[in-house]
Amino acid sequence: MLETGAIWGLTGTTVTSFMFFWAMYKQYVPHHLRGYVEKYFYKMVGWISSYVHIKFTEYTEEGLKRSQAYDSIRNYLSSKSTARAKRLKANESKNSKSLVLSMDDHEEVEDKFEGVKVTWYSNVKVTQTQSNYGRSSSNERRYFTLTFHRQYRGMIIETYLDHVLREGKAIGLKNRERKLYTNNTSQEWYPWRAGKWSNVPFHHPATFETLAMDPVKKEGIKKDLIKFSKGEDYYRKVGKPWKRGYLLFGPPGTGKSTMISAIANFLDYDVYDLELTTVKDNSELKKLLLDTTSKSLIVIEDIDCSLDLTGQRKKKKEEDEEEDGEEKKEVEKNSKGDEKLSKVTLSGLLNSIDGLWSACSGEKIIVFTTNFVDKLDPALIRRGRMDNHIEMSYCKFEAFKVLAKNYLEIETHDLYGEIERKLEETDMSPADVAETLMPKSDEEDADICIKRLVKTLEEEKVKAKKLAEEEEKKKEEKDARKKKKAEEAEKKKTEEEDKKVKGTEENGNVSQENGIN
Ligand SMILES: Nc1ncnc2c1ncn2[C@@H]1O[C@H](COP(=O)(O)OP(=O)(O)OP(=O)(O)O)[C@@H](O)[C@H]1O
Ligand SMILES: [Mg+2]
Repeated sequence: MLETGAIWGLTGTTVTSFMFFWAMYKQYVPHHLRGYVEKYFYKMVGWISSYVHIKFTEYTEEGLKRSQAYDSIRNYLSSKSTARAKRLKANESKNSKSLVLSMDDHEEVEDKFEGVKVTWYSNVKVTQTQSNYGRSSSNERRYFTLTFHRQYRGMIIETYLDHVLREGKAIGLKNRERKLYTNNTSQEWYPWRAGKWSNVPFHHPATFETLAMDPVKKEGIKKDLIKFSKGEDYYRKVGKPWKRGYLLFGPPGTGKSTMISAIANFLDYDVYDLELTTVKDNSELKKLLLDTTSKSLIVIEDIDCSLDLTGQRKKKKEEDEEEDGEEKKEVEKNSKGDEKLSKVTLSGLLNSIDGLWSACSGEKIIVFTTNFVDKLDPALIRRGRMDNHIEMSYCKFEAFKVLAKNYLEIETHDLYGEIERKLEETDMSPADVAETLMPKSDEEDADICIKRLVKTLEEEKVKAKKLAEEEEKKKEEKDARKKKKAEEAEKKKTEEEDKKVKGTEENGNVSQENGIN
């Protein structure tokens, strides 16, 4: 079938003649000869027309893979055609969060770029295929044709197409349904199996508005993220890969995982949750990281637990705890357990991050979380790898106000003053505060929940005091044990020295006596 775009640019009189020939062509030229006729027709149009046509097919040359350029063009044209085209097509795409509107088949839409007019046509080619059982089936192949005057050839090919593909990709990213990826074990990597990552739609409701933390710190993080996401040109200018590392540390239940979801929602990113313990070795880790897409958060939670990344620090710790036989045994037991699961090493992880930083383009944020920041090797968290260190702390008054607003929809209460004082005296995680504030039945109102929090804070204070006393007692006992051990060692040393002195004296006396005799 002749494409509509091919005849664009012919004058009015030729169109009338063309209609006549077209009717004749359809009536008299047999199907099997049309291929030849069309071939020479296109050649002829090429000689007389001053227009250039470029074809973009839906599937790549190999025929199996969807063309990314086609999808980007479709996205780009959807933004133009919803306003201008008369016939649209609504597609429900697996990867898109809403309906995608695009130009219907055989529609055309005009676009203007730097004062130059171009026209896009959407075409479909139907081919009949005969199956082995004699049944015929039709196969539809879609493509876009871009038509423009040949005097703009250079500008269109060099600048306009780049603009269309970039814009279309950005629209696609904005409309896509975001995913939460988890890594598969290497046995599942083969093409006919699951691939390196499995995914589910990402719908976590956490946002920066619902995140309870110091508002000044929160604003700082938001500004940092905005600056990063808009910084493509800046990063290119300073010669740095467009990546950023975040280290989130703090006690359990202070909102580290919640913060990750809030960041992903804020920036509209996918999340790659990397479970290091299922990664067999360093090379597998590198492959996994390189197989992540742009606009994504790569998360390694509880990095201190995932691997034995403490390196030399462990040796030092062992020296310190030499007298604490039980603890040492425990450390050894844990590290042996990890070795069995994964052979990823600290240097392997560092190399993978640096490889990721340098090898692939596009904006990416890598996030580590840990409960014990001083357990981590400084090389892992140095600036340049982990650029932003964020401490998630116990719930203070400002954070409490956010939780009270979220959970109870109140902004003030008579007991706020008392709660502020108590939160300063007690370490309670936002997770615990949130759980205490949450109404447990329809009868429970804000007043009941706030009073429950005051009571819980009092109980926590008593508990913390008792715990501190016990710790103090344990420390005193440990110090006394250490002191006793040191005294015994000193005593033993003195005794040995005395013995030595005595021995030399006796030897001296004997030799003196021998000398006299
Ligand atoms: N800062 C916070 N703001 C709002 N909600 C929070 C905050 N911290 C904790 N929560 C609530 O507590 C729950 C547990 O928090 P989260 O999983 O984020 O803690 P975490 O710091 O990742 O803990 P862990 O170290 O144990 O992984 C969350 O589902 C959330 O409802
Ligand atoms: Mg967590």
